[in-house]
Amino acid sequence: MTDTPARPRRIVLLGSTGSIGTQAIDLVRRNPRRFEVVGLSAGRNLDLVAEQAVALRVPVVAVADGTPEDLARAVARAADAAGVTAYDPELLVGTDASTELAAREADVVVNGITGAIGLEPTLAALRAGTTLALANKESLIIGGPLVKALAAPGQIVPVDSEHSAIAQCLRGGRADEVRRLVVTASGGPFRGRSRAELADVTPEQALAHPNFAMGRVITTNSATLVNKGLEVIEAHLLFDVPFDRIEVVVHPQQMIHSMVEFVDGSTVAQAGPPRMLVPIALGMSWPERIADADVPVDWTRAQSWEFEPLDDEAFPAVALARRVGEAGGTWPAVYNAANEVAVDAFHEGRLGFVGIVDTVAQVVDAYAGSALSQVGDLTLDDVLAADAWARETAAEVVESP
Ligand SMILES: NC(=O)C1=CN([C@@H]2O[C@H](COP(=O)(O)OP(=O)(O)OC[C@H]3O[C@@H](n4cnc5c(N)ncnc54)[C@H](OP(=O)(O)O)[C@@H]3O)[C@@H](O)[C@H]2O)C=CC1
Ligand SMILES: CC(=O)[C@@H](O)[C@H](O)COP(=O)(O)O
Ligand SMILES: [Mn+2]
Repeated sequence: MTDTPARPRRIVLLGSTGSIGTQAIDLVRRNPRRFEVVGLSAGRNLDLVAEQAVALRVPVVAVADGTPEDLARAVARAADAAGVTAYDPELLVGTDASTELAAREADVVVNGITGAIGLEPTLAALRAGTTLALANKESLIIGGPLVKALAAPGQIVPVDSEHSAIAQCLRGGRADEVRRLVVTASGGPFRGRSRAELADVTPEQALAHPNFAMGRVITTNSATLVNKGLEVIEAHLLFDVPFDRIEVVVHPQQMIHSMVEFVDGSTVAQAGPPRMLVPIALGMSWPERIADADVPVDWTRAQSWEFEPLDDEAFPAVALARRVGEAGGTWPAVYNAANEVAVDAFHEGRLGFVGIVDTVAQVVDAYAGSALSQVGDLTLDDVLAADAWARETAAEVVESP
């Protein structure tokens, strides 16, 4: 940790009303001399974003849904409730509002939006030369080389817990000393079940993550292991390690957030309770650590940490992700978009649990026959076209008897 800096870092927080966003706000409130929020964005939760904006006197507030009048009324109500006068922020409304905000002057953009819609804000932040604290893994995964080409060395700081752990393990080391990355996985709420035993699981059961309180999509992805598939691709892109040197190990307690094995046989692991405060704090303050961002492991308490191999038969999502990751180009965008459609269908009762990854696999298989699958240098239009194709195809697969 270093001394408090001369001026707080100016933070733009995208997705401020979600699990990542609200924890980032908590860290900002606890560290007012380190962080100043200069922009907030949300999807449709106007009341919460307005309350956050009033509390922190944020100068720019953006939402994707609603009208400018709706947002202005929400801000006025929140200011009234807090007894705040003379607060008149700039309001941005519409599907491009987060992208516009991400391009504004700031020190760090935290991207805590869920899903492929996070791609354009990620690109905007990188183009603006702002440090990107990246929770929205989807944007890196689907944008792949496009995102990497825009990012200066060190401009992307991973917030995803496993990748934050790996970045911490790698700090100060040499790339040629790394033998393998070992990404830990909780195994989700259905760890230990066979494929047959997954047939009738409900959305409510799928949302009961053993350790983390997260948004609906990532929690479902943890249950199917799609999250781990996405994270293997994310690790490959962030750390330039080939897929055959990225392992997944199931570690139900999630006290070890990931590890790096070095050429001499030494393994460095990063440990902490299964919470996101440290990765989010590091995302906003990298390379500095924030004192007391979270509590450490309690070594006075007897505890057991288990590790077991991944069951690829019951949970084929990771192997499928490796396939699309190796193929590169627009293939990861297809995997992600098909999954987003299938997750919605599962929660709407139109698809069974194993149908989620089965749908993704069918869409990926069908993509080989699409002209879109062959691209040269990846462009944003390529990614958007592949994403749209996969959504349409996944919807057809879900509706087919
Ligand atoms: N939660 C966690 O612990 C972890 C999350 N991540 C990643 O972080 C990202 C966020 O996850 P999480 O916080 O759990 O998700 P949530 O569902 O809790 O939050 C998503 C946020 O995105 C906002 N949002 C939705 N649509 C838009 C839009 N069009 N423009 C701007 N904002 C929008 C939502 O706003 P609103 O609610 O107002 O609609 C909400 O603030 C995901 O990519 C996830 O994979 C990674 C590791 C851990
Ligand atoms: C906290 C975090 O980073 C999530 O991505 C979490 O790791 C989910 O865990 P599993 O996907 O391993 O269940
Ligand atoms: Mn993770």
